[in-house]
Amino acid sequence: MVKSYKLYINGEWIDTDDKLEVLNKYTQETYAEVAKASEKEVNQAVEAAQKAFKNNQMSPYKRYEILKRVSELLLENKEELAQNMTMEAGKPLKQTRTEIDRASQTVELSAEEAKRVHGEGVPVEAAPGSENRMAFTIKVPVGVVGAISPFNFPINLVAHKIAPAIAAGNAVVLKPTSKTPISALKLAELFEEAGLPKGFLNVVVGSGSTVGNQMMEDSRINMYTFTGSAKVGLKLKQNTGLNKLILELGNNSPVIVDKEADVDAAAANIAAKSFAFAGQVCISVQRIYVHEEVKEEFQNKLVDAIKDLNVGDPNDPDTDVGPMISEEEAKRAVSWIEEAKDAGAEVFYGGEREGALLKPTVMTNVKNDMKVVCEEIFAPVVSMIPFSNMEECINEVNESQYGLQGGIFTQNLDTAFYAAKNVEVGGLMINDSSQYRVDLMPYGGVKSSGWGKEGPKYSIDEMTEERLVVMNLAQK
Ligand SMILES: NC(=O)c1ccc[n+]([C@@H]2O[C@H](COP(=O)([O-])OP(=O)(O)OC[C@H]3O[C@@H](n4cnc5c(N)ncnc54)[C@H](O)[C@@H]3O)[C@@H](O)[C@H]2O)c1
Ligand SMILES: O=C[C@H](O)CS(=O)(=O)O
Repeated sequence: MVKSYKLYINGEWIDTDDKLEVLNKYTQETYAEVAKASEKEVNQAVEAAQKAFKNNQMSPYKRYEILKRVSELLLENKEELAQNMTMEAGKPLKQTRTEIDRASQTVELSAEEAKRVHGEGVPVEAAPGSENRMAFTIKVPVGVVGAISPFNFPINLVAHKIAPAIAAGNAVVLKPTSKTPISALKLAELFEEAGLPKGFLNVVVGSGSTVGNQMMEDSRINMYTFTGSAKVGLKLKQNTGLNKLILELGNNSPVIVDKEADVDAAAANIAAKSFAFAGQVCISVQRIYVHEEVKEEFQNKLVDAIKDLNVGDPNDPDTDVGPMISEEEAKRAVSWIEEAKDAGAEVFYGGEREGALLKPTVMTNVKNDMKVVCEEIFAPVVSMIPFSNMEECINEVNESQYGLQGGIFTQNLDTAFYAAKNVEVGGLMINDSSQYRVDLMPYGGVKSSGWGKEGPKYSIDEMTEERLVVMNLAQK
């Protein structure tokens, strides 16, 4: 039976005539429909957020209590939420269960941080002529936060926007992606159940070109937080004027396997971290730089490890690699592979596609200007690039327009530190691949991977303004 979902505006569930069909990404059958927001509903959502923020400021402890309860509710509803996400995203059940655990952590961390939003003392009295003054800063919420989220982590990346915004005292208008909107609506249900006052969270579903554009143009939104592709991120940057903006964008993550690496560990790790959710993770390994001296050993061990991955039905709890978000996207990835092959690259392993399911694929003989290397493939495809000199290798790594996270496998401390200083990324993992994230850490990229950090503590910094208070005291 096709389930129906409504928009969440000002604490009410709102239906509209226009519906969005949500497909089960594995069977390609419609399994749900969602009310689509028109200009009217987006307007109501922003108005509700603005009113909630102005008229009903919640104490930090109240925010803590609500968020703590949401983190518990996520775990209480884990199985249902995970199964829904597996249907709407095609993400393997093993990974959607983990995502719910992580979302619960994200919200719990935000709850804790709600009690620690504070400024600092500023020693203005140390300036000549200011001896009679004292100063400190306070952190004030920005107001209305406009949040726009992608398809690949339908709950946790939404939690990374809503929970810190609420923790900081803001109100939110969220536009989840049309590909996976139900997880976001289910999360809104949990906020309602936990007692969030009306208007503090509003969820409007619709396309980027309608709802997204309208949000970008609404001057009542004080700050935007966007996660998605660099292409759309750039649009936001160009259209949101002088408003605050956090951009969490794409990557073509590099991992270096040095001649002094533990090759077994590197191969096992990289096999696991390149193909999770069919490579549709913004920090999935895409470019593997392997030292010539260990290249053959690594390549063979990598392929052995890939053969152990279970590919297929995402509902099977043993599946590691399921379908991509759509057949169209899988075809697009294959066209990039074919284009690289035409220019001399080889498929060392994989390459076969069946519908939206693309087998884990390893490319060799690639060149830096091939799309499989220089653009974000966002598919279960990695490219192997040999090197013999670490400095040259890192220069090549840095040729990328992106810089979210990277990794290096080496037992040599000097090499590890050299990489830490020189690889142009927001986060470098040593003896791990690029795909490492726990939700408390600062997370965000450089270059075309965006700006601003997520992770509750860091998002709260971004979602508050620092206000200076100076007291002019009587001379004694
Ligand atoms: N850095 C990170 O933290 C991070 C995390 C997850 C995903 N990503 C990136 O996201 C991308 C994949 O996700 P996607 O395909 O959902 O991204 P996308 O950019 O296509 O869509 C993201 C969101 O933007 C909306 N949107 C589209 N056009 C818009 C417009 N004109 N105005 C306003 N909003 C608009 C979409 O509806 C969706 O909600 C990849 O590039 C991936 O690397 C980055
Ligand atoms: O897709 C990018 C996400 O940020 C992945 S994760 O949250 O880092 O696992």
